[in-house]
Amino acid sequence: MTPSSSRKAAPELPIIALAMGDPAGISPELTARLAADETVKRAARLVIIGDRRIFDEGARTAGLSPTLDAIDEQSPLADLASTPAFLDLANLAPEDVDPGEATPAGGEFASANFRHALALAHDGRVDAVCFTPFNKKAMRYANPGYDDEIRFVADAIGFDGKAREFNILESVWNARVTSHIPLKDVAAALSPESIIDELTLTHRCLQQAGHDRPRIAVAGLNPHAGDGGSFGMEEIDIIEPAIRRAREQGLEVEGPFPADTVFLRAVKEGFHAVLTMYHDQGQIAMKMMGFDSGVTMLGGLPFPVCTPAHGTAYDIAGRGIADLGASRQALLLAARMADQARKAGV
Ligand SMILES: NC(=O)C1=CN([C@@H]2O[C@H](COP(=O)(O)OP(=O)(O)OC[C@H]3O[C@@H](n4cnc5c(N)ncnc54)[C@H](O)[C@@H]3O)[C@@H](O)[C@H]2O)C=CC1
Ligand SMILES: NCC(=O)COP(=O)(O)O
Repeated sequence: MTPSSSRKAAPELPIIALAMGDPAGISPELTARLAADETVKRAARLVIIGDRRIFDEGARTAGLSPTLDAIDEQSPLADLASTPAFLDLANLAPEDVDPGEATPAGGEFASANFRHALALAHDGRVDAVCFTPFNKKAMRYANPGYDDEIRFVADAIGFDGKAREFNILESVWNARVTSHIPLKDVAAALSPESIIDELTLTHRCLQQAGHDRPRIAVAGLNPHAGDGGSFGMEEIDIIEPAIRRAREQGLEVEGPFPADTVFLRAVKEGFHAVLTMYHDQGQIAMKMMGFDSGVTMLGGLPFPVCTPAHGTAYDIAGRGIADLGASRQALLLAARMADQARKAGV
């Protein structure tokens, strides 16, 4: 099947594969809302990947009936119109969804859609990938040993470089040295090298997003950034040496600053990103500042991969009240990054 010939092709817009996420929460509703969103249509051409019946359930929940062009594996994606295209994998029946429950079937559905989207990007048929939220428990049922999306992507496309989650607001980015590990393991995972690696990757990703001279603020680990060694030595032994070495390499980096005020300083002083030492050190601040617009971007991969920073929201599944803001921002960021990559000839 080819896209409807009555609709105009939009070759200047990036093509984004949108993988449907966990079916038991708000992902079907968000996917339908994205397909109907005029701002998204002006920024990107969507290839939605999932099950059409689950999508239709999401559209019903949202009270929408977005127009879609049905496509198949052979459809030439370069010819897509601005009307979203739907690639139906027919991989989950609505009666097999348990709303509000993490299940193996839900994890398999989300994994298959994501794997498909990644393959399209890996083959150069789409410019970027987005997904509506996954549930990590369901993903783990379907993929034993699953850590997070970074590991999943690396395995799916055979990527062995350095990649990491970034949490992104219009005002500031958050990068982290450690991510999905137990809090008790954080201090042991910090080293000058691991911090310099993250600073280098953050600098590169900020440049790819259009910030020519990125400035990065670094958080300490301990209360008051250790207060001169009174509450821990990681700042003196590990973080400060890393910052010194990063500066010698030409990066604009400052800190370590106390984690409880580093975001206030970053926004006030125009830093482009804050590097935190662990997940919640940054996520609490970011979600307080902009829960309805926060994006998680998997940076360092060969193509942009973005998703809202919020999760599957099982508690409001099927109620039609899911806020689209963060998912819309995820799409718009992926489109901007794909545009930048095109301009840079990547
Ligand atoms: N993009 C993704 O794939 C993400 C997935 N997750 C996963 O989601 C699952 C659930 O995570 P939680 O920590 O419970 O956080 P959550 O973000 O799903 O829910 C936290 C609270 O925010 C509300 N909420 C979230 N998104 C909303 C929206 N768009 N509109 C209105 N209210 C919204 C929920 O109803 C809930 O009260 C976990 O398995 C987690 O790993 C978490 C973050 C990102
Ligand atoms: N699925 C993406 C995801 O869970 C990212 O969440 P976070 O670990 O950045 O909070």
